[in-house]
Amino acid sequence: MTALAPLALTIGDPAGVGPELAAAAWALSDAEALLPFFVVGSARVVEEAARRRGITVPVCAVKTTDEVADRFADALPVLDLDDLPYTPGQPDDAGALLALNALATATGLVRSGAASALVTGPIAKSRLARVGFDFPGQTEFVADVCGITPEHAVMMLAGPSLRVVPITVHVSLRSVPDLLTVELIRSRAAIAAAALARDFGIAAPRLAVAGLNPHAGEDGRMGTEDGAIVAPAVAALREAGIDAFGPLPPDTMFHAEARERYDAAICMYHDQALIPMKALDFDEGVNVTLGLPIIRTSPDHGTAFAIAGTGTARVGPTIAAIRMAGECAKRRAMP
Ligand SMILES: NC(=O)C1=CN([C@@H]2O[C@H](COP(=O)(O)OP(=O)(O)OC[C@H]3O[C@@H](n4cnc5c(N)ncnc54)[C@H](O)[C@@H]3O)[C@@H](O)[C@H]2O)C=CC1
Ligand SMILES: NCC(=O)COP(=O)(O)O
Repeated sequence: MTALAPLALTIGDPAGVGPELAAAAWALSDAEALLPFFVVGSARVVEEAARRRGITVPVCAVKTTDEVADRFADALPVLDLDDLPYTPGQPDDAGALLALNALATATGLVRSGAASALVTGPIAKSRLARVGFDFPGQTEFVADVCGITPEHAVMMLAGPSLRVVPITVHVSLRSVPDLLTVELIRSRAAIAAAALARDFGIAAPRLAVAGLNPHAGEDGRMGTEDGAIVAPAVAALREAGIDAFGPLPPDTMFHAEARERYDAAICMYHDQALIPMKALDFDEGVNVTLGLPIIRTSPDHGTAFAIAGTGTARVGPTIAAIRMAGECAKRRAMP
């Protein structure tokens, strides 16, 4: 197998925890056996963030990704897009523009093959919106750049204990029942099944499909969506040869014994999926976008502005996101 191109890690919002966690991940890259990666963002911000965190991380500016493999052992390579000052916890428009530029640049590098996978640092959606970002999140932005419709870019949160796929994502809870359709559930679950096989090596993934309502509707007494929408979607998945089952009562499908029975839980809305996952695996959780021509992962947490620059942000999710991106890239590179 030829050597993989390095992984591209975006800085995220430079006032958040992204820069220090990129530096901390590099400091642990030997111990964690991470594939070589480079940061897309600002060398000055990463350098100052490392210093503030109290870790020794030499930073080297690179112009092309060809330089990364040779430099990575001795320094953290950074594709330097802007020379901003480091202002942890104080986001501003210049930082949001850098986050956006880094995301666009890194996505382009992965699409061109100059990097083998995209690992995005955390951004604040509201801050990016102020500088013209017109997407619900990074998921939809990357999908758009790749020419994939938002319906076909599927969010999965994955940790050591649980994988979850929210069918509806960054929408109001009030709008969820109206957005759920048999086709949306079927197609997103089918994309998840295909990606679990292709990128995660699970040949016949088992999908546990959550109901929307308490007790999965209790035969229509607590809502009709489970019988009218979720059950037919599960039937359609089974007809297509996918090992899906449900709708399951959501409150009893996440305990330890229940989790043994499936490889991913298909959930009807954001918090039904992300609350159990973050309760179990917050410190190792990865957000991965399924259904894209490229690999994209991210730590499961946000910008955490309140703790940026304090040295208390835990690096586990960033390491897990880099590791997962590398493993998926290796799997895709296999003949
Ligand atoms: N992947 C991404 O880009 C994501 C971005 N966000 C964005 O982040 C911003 C803040 O969102 P919040 O809901 O406050 O979520 P958050 O994840 O930034 O913070 C939630 C809580 O977890 C703590 N925390 C987060 N990461 C941590 C770490 N590595 N180590 C230790 N503690 C950590 C924070 O201090 C806070 O108490 C929002 O603007 C949101 O849009 C949120 C989730 C994912
Ligand atoms: N709650 C997950 C999240 O906010 C991540 O969104 P994205 O920026 O990865 O689309």
